[in-house]
Amino acid sequence: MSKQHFPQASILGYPRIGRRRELKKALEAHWAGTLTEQQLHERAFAVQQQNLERLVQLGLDPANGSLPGDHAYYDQVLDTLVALGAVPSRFAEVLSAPLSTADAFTLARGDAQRAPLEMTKWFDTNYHYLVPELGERTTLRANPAGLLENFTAHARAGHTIRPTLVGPISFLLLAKAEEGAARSGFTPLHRIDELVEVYAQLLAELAAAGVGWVQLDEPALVTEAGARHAVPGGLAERVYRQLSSGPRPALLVTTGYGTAGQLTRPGEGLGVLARAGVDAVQVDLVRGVAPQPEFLGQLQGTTVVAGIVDARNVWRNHLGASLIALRALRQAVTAAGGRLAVGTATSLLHVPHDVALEGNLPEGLADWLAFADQKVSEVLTLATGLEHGEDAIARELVATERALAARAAYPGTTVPAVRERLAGLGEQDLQRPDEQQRAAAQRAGLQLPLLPTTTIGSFPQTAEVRAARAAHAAGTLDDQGYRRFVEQEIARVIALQEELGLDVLVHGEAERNDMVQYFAENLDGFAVTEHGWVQSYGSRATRPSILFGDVTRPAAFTVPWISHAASLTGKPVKGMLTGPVTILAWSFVRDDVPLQTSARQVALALRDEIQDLQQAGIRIIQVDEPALRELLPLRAAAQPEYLRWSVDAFRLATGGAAAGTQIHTHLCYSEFGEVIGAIDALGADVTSIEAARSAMEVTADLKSFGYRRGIGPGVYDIHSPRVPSQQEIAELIGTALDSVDRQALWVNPDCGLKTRGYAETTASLANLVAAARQVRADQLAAI
Ligand SMILES: Nc1nc2c(c(=O)[nH]1)N[C@@H](CNc1ccc(C(=O)N[C@@H](CCC(=O)N[C@@H](CCC(=O)N[C@@H](CCC(=O)O)C(=O)O)C(=O)O)C(=O)O)cc1)CN2
Ligand code: MET
Ligand SMILES: [Zn+2]
Repeated sequence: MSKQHFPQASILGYPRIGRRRELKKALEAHWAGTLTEQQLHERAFAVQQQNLERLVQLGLDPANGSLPGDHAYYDQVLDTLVALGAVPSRFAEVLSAPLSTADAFTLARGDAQRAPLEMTKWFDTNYHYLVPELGERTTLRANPAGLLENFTAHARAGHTIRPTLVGPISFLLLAKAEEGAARSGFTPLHRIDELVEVYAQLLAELAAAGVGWVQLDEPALVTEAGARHAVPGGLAERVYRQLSSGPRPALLVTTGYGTAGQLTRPGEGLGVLARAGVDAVQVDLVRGVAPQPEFLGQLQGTTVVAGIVDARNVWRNHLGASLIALRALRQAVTAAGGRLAVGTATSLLHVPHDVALEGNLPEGLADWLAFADQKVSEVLTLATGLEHGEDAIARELVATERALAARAAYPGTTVPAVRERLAGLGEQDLQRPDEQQRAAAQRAGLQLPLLPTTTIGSFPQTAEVRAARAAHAAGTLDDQGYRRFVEQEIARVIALQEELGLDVLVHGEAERNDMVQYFAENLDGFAVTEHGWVQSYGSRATRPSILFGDVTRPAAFTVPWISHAASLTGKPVKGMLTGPVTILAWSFVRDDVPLQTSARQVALALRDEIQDLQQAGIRIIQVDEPALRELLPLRAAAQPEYLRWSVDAFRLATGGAAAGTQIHTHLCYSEFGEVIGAIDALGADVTSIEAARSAMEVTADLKSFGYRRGIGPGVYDIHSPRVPSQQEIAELIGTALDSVDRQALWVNPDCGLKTRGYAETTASLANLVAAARQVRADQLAAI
């Protein structure tokens, strides 16, 4: 069959949340019971339609499959699970295929008896997907209804979308074996043949309904042989040969998030997918490299979509350089018998909608930036330039050069004093007093009981807290009024913790909109946005800050709040900082200096804040690094270098702390087994770590590593409103004690409580304290 021509310009996906977070608001209203399912569908459709209209207005072709069709309400992996009817066994009692919208929300959010599907990072991004669970007998049944309805409804409105699914190989590699199944040697990939049949059936039904193009995302094809998500050799060709052979729409297979390792072997190359019959293959030229001619193989009429516009960062594309790269690639692709088209490196899901919505960016900055809408224009401009030559885009080329020159010349870009301070640093700045001295000083100074209880930092961010901050931002609540409000909130949280009987208290973080944005607002070199929301998971989003210059700290900023909290209690209150790696991981970072340079600059600002906290009498300081694992490069060869500088940044931030100051850190949202060496190297006196959902597996890993310092494996999952019983928590503490010395064990939840309500928070913490006391008494009796 002769191959379909993919459009000259397209994007792989577009933000789903809406320019004003309309989808978030609709989802949360629906879950709260104030919006019916029908109303939710109407609002979601309106958001999609607004987005599609915008894309057409920007210049994308409304026909021919150039409009993206990733319309997930919650998560695209969840939507793929629904289309495949892959109902996890532990939900089979209450749910069966075909899964409805309500069923999908049950999987995403859990119910009274069942924890939700696990949530984990999507490659090396701050987006979280829901992890499918498969066993030998998990049902697999094609359920094209949702895809078809959505396609037809948009077609009626004049938009031919390209329905999008996670591809079969990535789906299985991102899934996990259901409980018990892994022990018998089962891995999800065992189900590949059955799964491909289900995809084939989905494709046949979509083709029958008139769908012209389908996009299958296969980011797992970027992983190298031997990596955790490695693709067995030959699999891609076998799977795609089978999918191409039946009745089907034209197929676009995408491979964003790295270099398509499987596809760049000599003799195989992109030719593997071309040979299999796929019509278009997208490659990521931002994280990956352009395939060399000898790796292309025989393209046999396949379109190669060059993912040249970065969809993970917000800097304006260097159009001139891109055009040169595209021309070279076109030559190679044409020589190999293919065609070249222009696209984004990944979905634009990872960037905000539109720079034009921002009114308060620092002078000049807007001109250096490109959010989703600007990136769509860049793709179109490059496609025009490629087809009609430089003259056709002369104006855009000049404007780009001018913006880049202005950025380089901007005074905040390079601050000499910062560069000098960095140059003067040595190994001694990373070194804390020896561990025995620290332990002795802290034991004497803090007087903590066995199995000390604490929380991770944030308490529920109630509607009142957010409304007060919104009023402050709008100018209807003045500085003093806002400060008084936050101080009252802190007083309430301190009183609550005293009442609950926690041992180490927190101030609750009421003054923080977000644990990264708040730091960016208080440090020079970062800009923050008003509307730059990016989906993180489900209905939750963040406004990643934009690091554009060298980092300095104009003044101490956490000290007044922590001091206020400390003044209200005799118990220790933790100072609470976000670590350098996490601040960078959850921001858009510079592309003009190495990340590790920025990390050291942020570390120095935090180091100064730690000095000021100590001076104010704070004895415990927590430096959160939940994103430490997230930035770990996908490529194994690049990992040691990353771990070295990220650990050093933490040590630089904390290296000035006195022996008697107890440094805590907190890690979550990832499996940490593979980076325990790095966690140890951070040298924190106490580490709290997410563990409840994985049944304390991490404590066994820590034991085999020989980890000795303080450790607080989370004893309950804060992502669901479920209240854990005292019994259940006591058992988890018992499990932890099998691997951890009782002198080293802390008792705390998995993560901060900001997304929870007060009712379940209070009940859960009461059980946590009671469980810790119960086990503490047993342990003391046994001595
Ligand atoms: N940056 C970052 N990344 C992270 C995490 C994190 O905490 N921060 N945690 C992990 C999981 N990801 C998460 C991401 C977001 C949220 C979250 O709760 N986000 C909130 C927004 C938090 C925020 O920025 N709040 C602002 C703005 C609040 C707001 O919506 N205001 C209203 C008006 C206020 C009102 O009257 O309600 C508006 O602007 O429309 C504030 O409190 O000031 C949400 O989506 O709802 C939680 C976890 C991993 N990555
Ligand atoms: C995502 S890690 C969160 C840590 C932060 N201190 C909090 O409690 O919210
Ligand atoms: Zn956390």
